[in-house]
Amino acid sequence: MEQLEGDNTCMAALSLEDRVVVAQDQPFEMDTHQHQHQCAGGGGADEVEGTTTTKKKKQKKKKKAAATKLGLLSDGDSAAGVHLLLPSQKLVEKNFPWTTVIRPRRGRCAIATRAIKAGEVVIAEQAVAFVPRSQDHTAVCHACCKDLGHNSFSFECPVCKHVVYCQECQAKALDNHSSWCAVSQQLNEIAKKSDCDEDLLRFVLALALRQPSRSEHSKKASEDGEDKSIGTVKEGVLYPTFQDALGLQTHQDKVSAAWKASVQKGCSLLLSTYESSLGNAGDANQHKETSLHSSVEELQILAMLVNTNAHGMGAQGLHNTDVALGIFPFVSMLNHSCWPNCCFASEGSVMYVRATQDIAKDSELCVSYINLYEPRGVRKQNLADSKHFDCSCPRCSEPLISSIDRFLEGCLCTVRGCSGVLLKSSSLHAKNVKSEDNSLSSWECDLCSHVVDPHAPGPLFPGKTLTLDNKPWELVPAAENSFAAAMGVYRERRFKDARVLLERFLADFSGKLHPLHVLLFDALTPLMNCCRAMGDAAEGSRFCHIILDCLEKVMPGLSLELANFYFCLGEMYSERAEARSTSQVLAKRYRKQAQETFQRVRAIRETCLGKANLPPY
Ligand SMILES: C[S@@+](CC[C@H](N)C(=O)[O-])C[C@H]1O[C@@H](n2cnc3c(N)ncnc32)[C@H](O)[C@@H]1O
Repeated sequence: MEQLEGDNTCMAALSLEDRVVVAQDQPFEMDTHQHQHQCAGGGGADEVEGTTTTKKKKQKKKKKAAATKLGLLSDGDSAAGVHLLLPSQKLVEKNFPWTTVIRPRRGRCAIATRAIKAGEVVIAEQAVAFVPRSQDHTAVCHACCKDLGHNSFSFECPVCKHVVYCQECQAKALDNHSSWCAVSQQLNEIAKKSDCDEDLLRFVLALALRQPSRSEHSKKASEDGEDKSIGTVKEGVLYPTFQDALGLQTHQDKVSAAWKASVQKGCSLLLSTYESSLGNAGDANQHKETSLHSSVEELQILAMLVNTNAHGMGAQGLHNTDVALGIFPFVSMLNHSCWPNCCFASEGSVMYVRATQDIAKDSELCVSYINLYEPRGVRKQNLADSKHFDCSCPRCSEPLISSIDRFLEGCLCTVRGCSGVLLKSSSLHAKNVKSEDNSLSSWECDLCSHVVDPHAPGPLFPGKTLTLDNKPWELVPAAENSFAAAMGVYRERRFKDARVLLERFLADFSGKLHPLHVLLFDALTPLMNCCRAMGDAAEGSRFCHIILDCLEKVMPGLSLELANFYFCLGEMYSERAEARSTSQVLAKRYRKQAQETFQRVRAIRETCLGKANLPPY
């Protein structure tokens, strides 16, 4: 596999203006290296371009050929230089155990520079900017993102009635807020007029306010010789810069024209409202200090950057609540894998990424962007729709016929003595699995290769009467309908009735779908919850064991989801120990099992969240 490893050039001084010009003028054919800048201490872009010799040209040509080979120039993003390293890259390498290399199809990848132990922090990064989601705008402080629990003090701006601050942040934050309070009041209206997401516009404003002024930007080094585009590390946390954020992918060639048009209108209204609110303030000096320093096009770039890279934030207890969205340039260097080896956990406005398993030197660090207990086609579709890429992780790259993924969508083969699974031939042989294939495709067994073709003349299974069992194209929709009906009742919180329907669903389809099939798996959690609601901890723990078994087979590795199911199991062992009908001997056994299970929960949470963040038990 070809790599551009160890390329230590970085995008030290790429400005938002640069990105707009580059993206508009030469969207696909530009040499990515034309916009490479040297790291701190090296020359700037002018120096590199101005002294180009034949040798340099040759080198450039070679690099371009390599980049083309890697597929980098086919993406409009690469034209804006985003396949290069971010300004604070060297700082990250100094303080965290990974570096960035470029790999085919996946762009920049985070690669371990030494062996990493499970539970180690691989990056702790302060958000360049974040916004609480509108529907949860009172949940966290808008300045530090700390949880505003029921009992803690919170101050809501009486004018815009949107921003809320904690006691510590209130004074300083309100001072800054005064420059954009007027526009904050009108954001909802702007969003409606432009048919644009209000939170996206709020985020664009928050990011634009972080942009250094043009004069600050052109002043590459401060008086003491420090490069302002490079961040800092304090107490183990990286504070990245606005320029770091500018190096993120935008996928601007992949978003729809309609989305672009509404974002353009939204950004244009945002800018004019902001500028006129400053004008109304009537203070020229204030205007100078608080101007957005951005054109509509530049704001659009920020919107695309947010759209591709914003991370959910906000943790209450042990749950990632996603009450806010943040931009973390170096966390964003970690690619997605359907078998991740790292996980996120935010604390206030800092995002921590920890290794969930021991990681060998030179391995890629990956996180998951989506729900992983889904068939391959669904996962790929989710990533294509929400993140605009075709997943090339090891789990998605393994041929379906030998992958555990086949069980998540497979029906049991009905040929006598065969223990294989029937899969749509289109999925089994397709290079690129699509989640929606409504055509009446034939189905094929992974073991005995028996083909069941709905269009074939004659009996499908010679000597057998046709039932749902041997007509998988009818079996799966029947299972989906039955599951949906049960879930309708469950959502009404009619747990007794829902339990009957869910148990019937399992009885009807367990022997027909593979035990790891996603429909069967999806029925188990509501069924466990019904049992618990009815005080039946024995059956509840039976279903919980099956859930844990499925999770551990399909997604080896630790996760908070796994810990949460172990926690439910521990609770159910405790409930059984305390039940009046339980004998002394059994109670003792259940107590021991509960203790062991909670120890397991603690170990997983310690790995994913860090020792300091464990809840009291
Ligand atoms: C948050 S960025 C990760 C860093 C990115 N590779 C870069 O060069 O900026 C997410 C983007 O990385 C690429 N990517 C991440 N995971 C991938 C995967 N499993 N397969 C293919 N591309 C992936 C996609 O282009 C995606 O939009």
